[in-house]
Amino acid sequence: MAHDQIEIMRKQIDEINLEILELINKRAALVQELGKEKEKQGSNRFDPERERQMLNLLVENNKGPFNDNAVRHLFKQIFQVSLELQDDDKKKVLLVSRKKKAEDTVITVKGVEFGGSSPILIAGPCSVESYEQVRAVAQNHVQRGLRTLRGGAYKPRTSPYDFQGLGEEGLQILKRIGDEFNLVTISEIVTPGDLEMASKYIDVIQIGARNMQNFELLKAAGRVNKPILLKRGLAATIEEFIYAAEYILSEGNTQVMLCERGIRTYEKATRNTLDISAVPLLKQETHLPVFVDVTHSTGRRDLLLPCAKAGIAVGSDGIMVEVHPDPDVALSDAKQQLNIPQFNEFVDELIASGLYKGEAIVSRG
Ligand SMILES: O=C(O)C(=O)C[C@]1(C(=O)O)C=C[C@@H](O)C=C1
Repeated sequence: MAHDQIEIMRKQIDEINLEILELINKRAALVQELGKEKEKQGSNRFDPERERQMLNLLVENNKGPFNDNAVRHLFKQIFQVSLELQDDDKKKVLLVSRKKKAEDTVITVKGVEFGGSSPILIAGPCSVESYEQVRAVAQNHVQRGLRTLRGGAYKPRTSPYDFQGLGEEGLQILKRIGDEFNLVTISEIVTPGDLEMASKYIDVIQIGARNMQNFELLKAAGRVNKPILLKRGLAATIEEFIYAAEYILSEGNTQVMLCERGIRTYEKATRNTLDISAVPLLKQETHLPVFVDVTHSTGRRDLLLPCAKAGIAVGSDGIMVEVHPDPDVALSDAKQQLNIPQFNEFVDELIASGLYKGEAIVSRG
């Protein structure tokens, strides 16, 4: 008997739910219309005064059993979702989003495909120190069939007394070597005013972790005709990382690739914590190529290979790793760069794992 009673009341509740649903959708349709009118008139979507009036009227007429606070809370929720309804689609679907573009973005530079069918290695010294130093790495690249050379010319260092990079001279060295060996060159730029100058020398501009939310730099990078490799900030959430990339695309530059480089956590065993889940997440959420920097995330030579394998296994488009002809005397990151024989072993092991196929077959453009 009691059970029947519950069933009867539940039926009534179902009916009331449907009535409420119809009513809130009727309200939502009206709010949408009102939103369009407001847009025409250029007035603000959010109107706290109007919301206050509505809440007052509701509370004045509240006969319970809901108390006034519950009524305020419920209706504030309705106002909130109504506001979201008034947001235009442009704001909801980002340009970087897979919802906007389902197919992968592939960036081709000098015949190298970033985000193409097979993962690639982006390797080179932490800092450009001399022509001879970069040349030694480049020569090895060519012997190993590698096509992409990184090297820092502007070094945002923790201490102002540490080596700050060779600046434009470093970019000139990269240009000379890139031309000599037909390599794609990548280097970090830290100042909006240097972007045009740098575009004359290098093939891909990197925006480093410390500048991931330097919005003026991001906007300026969105106006240059060069691919951009954007690194995740030291303590940036995935959402912040995605919005940083959106800044670049929103200014017109669609050639953007992302790089997970480890984030700050309480863990001290590694330099940063490689957020491996960021890779499949970014691949799902965005259509951009995604790389993993194993050097800066781990800060440990013994972890480079397993983390590179993991990065590729979870779907990254390639690995960034540092290699120096003589790391012991390097002007930056001496502890974590590989020397050339170690680097070759790293490449061999990666190939042996079957995860990385090498790049010798990539066409030269
Ligand atoms: O009355 C308005 O101006 C509306 O946009 C509608 C509405 C609402 O949901 O009732 C939506 C958002 C505003 O903050 C206030 C009220």
